[in-house]
Amino acid sequence: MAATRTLSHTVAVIKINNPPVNALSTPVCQALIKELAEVKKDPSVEAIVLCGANGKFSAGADIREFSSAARRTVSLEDINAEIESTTKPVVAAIEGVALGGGLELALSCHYRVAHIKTVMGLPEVLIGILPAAGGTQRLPRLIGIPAALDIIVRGRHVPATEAFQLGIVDEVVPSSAIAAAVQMARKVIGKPMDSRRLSTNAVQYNINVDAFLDTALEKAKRQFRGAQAPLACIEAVRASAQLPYQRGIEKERQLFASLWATGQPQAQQYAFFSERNVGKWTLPSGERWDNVRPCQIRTAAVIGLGTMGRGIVTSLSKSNIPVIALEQDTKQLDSGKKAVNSLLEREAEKLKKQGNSFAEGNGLGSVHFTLNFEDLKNVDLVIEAVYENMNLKKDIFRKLSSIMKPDAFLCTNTSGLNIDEIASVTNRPQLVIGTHFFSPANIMRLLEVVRGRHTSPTTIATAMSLGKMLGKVAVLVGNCPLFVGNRMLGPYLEQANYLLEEGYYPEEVDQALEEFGFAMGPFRMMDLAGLDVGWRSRMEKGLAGSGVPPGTPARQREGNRYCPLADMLCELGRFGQKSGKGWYQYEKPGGRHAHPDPWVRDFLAKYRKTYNIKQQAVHPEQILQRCLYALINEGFRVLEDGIASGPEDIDVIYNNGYGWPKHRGGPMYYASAVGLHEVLMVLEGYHKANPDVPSMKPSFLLKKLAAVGGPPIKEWRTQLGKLPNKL
Ligand SMILES: CC/C=C\C/C=C/C(=O)SCCNC(=O)CCNC(=O)[C@H](O)C(C)(C)COP(=O)(O)OP(=O)(O)OC[C@H]1O[C@@H](n2cnc3c(N)ncnc32)[C@H](O)[C@@H]1OP(=O)(O)O
Repeated sequence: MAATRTLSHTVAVIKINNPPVNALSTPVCQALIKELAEVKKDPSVEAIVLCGANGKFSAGADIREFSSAARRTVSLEDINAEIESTTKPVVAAIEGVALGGGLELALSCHYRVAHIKTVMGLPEVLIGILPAAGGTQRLPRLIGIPAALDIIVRGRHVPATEAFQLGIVDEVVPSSAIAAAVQMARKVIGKPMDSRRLSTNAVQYNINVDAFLDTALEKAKRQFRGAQAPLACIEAVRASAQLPYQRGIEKERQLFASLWATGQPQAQQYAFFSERNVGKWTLPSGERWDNVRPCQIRTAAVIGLGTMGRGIVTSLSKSNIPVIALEQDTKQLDSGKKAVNSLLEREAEKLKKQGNSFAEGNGLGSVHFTLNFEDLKNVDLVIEAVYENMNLKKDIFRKLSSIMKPDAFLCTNTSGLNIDEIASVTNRPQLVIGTHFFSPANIMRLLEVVRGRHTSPTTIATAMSLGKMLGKVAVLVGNCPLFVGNRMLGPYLEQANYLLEEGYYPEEVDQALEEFGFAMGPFRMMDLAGLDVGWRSRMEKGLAGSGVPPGTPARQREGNRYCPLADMLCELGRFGQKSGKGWYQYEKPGGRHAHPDPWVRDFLAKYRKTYNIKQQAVHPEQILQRCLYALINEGFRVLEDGIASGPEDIDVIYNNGYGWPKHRGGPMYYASAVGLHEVLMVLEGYHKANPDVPSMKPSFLLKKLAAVGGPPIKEWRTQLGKLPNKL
């Protein structure tokens, strides 16, 4: 039953029942219409309570229905209008979540009671649409333009206590919201209801609405880089102030239709479901997310309190897991401790704002700082986060292996070293796994979970479940140099460097990719990460520095094209932000504002002259094609090698760890949207002209899929048949 009805005295309780999140699917909407019609005419009913089964009000419209062939026959706003115009008072009893259409439904009720642990919001913008069931018109009428705009444009979850302060709900209760709503319903029977019908109220404001919204629009254009939904949300809110309610609703519908035509909602909804699907990992042996139990992690330890370690400690503590943080000397321990404490203070502030009380067990896990490995012996799981050096990591894992209790999990935060080699020095390779966090680790959502050859299914289940506990999107990948994300970054950065050789400047390449929607272009990103990191690794591989065989041409390695520009900057001490100079110049070492550097222009001009490189006229479109198709081609190779279990996994990694614009779905989705044939043609053309750039040689899988007409991404798995699987 999509909705059920019971009677409490003269109050009818209508309960939405559509597990797991009570999405407002077509059958639910039909059931609601039927129940409403019946209670309206039932003389024994004086008031109505609307609630959701299993402690959840509703997570909104059924997102799957947006792109399904079966078109919706029932409009959510029509149901809302029906509820609002009812002469019997309707009280929403909000528990768990009231999101999107769920909150819009509640806003059409005359009163709202929420359980204290509820979160509510209008997150439609995050899936590329706008709250088009009256949300953009009712919420500003209830709480004013600035507060409504903030909630609608950011799509943020509003905790019940804040919702009460804002006036979204009338009462917050610590026990059953349904019981409290029934009580409230009985109290309001017979009271005047006009002012409770939000659509009949005018939006109240004492600001210059147009100027306020124009500023918001300009800010959103900069902040959301090409995403259309936030802009549509602002225009819909503008309509709430300028137009009568019904015309506002028409505007909402028009904006929804134009957004749909951009293709962005489809990309963002693909990203939404992909994020959920990556949690459903499967191993070739048949073990899966739903048949292997994770072990409970009650305590954890982190080794190394550099940038990554600090973020990981904070992330664990934020999830209420007690942590032991270890450093090698007092100086590093003290500076790590200071940094962690300041991050934790900020987290505690945030928790306080959300109204979470520490006494209720919602606080931060304790952090104990130590120099002594012995202190780690009883923890359930340790994450090593020292710098990228195989010998150092092996020393640590040897030590851990001898000290820690036999069933403790040993995780490494390496960003690309061989998990098997690290595991080989331990007495428990089955409990060793890669947990690759992204910086800043307390904020970035991605966690690459890297399976080694001997890693057991229980270890995988535990690392994946830890990711979820930390509020991250954990993606299981196979063990290969650099894993998935960083491996794909290689050819992308290589092309960015070649573009500089050929005539572009760092700021031009960055601008093209930032306008595409990336949070940061490749050169700003390299400056932020530190150019010395890659330089050290290239020196270790004999590609830079004294290890390069004598007589090797400067722009060639092992017979292939090589760009030495980044090495040359490092030789001059230009390491990026940390040294105040890199591809850009900064206000001071550690400064954050990148300014184009005339020195770099001069340096590039001399370099091109030295190597007699003719400056080519390249268009921004070509910057995109060269960098993005290189990245995508490597993505296909990752699939070919069985390092990721599907294109969705790659897209989730890029959306959540590398600043890929979600409104473009992810690199593999983008390839399928552009057309695989088009990607293939560009790669083939480039590779023919540049056979010394092997990364641009079209991958076998790309060719195979293009040959069958470039099917939509959801059909790739079937088309590709059985691929190797290194998970
Ligand atoms: C024409 C009218 C136009 C506009 C009006 C209204 C529009 C909308 O309402 S759009 C939907 C707005 N709502 C959301 O965006 C909420 C999306 N959901 C979530 O944020 C989360 O799922 C949650 C906070 C509600 C729960 O989180 P969690 O407990 O972590 O569970 P999961 O995310 O794993 O979700 C469980 C399960 O439910 C599926 N699901 C969640 N929300 C929806 C939904 N709105 N429609 C359809 N399905 C939904 C999710 O995919 C998971 O499914 P599987 O277990 O099969 O993977």
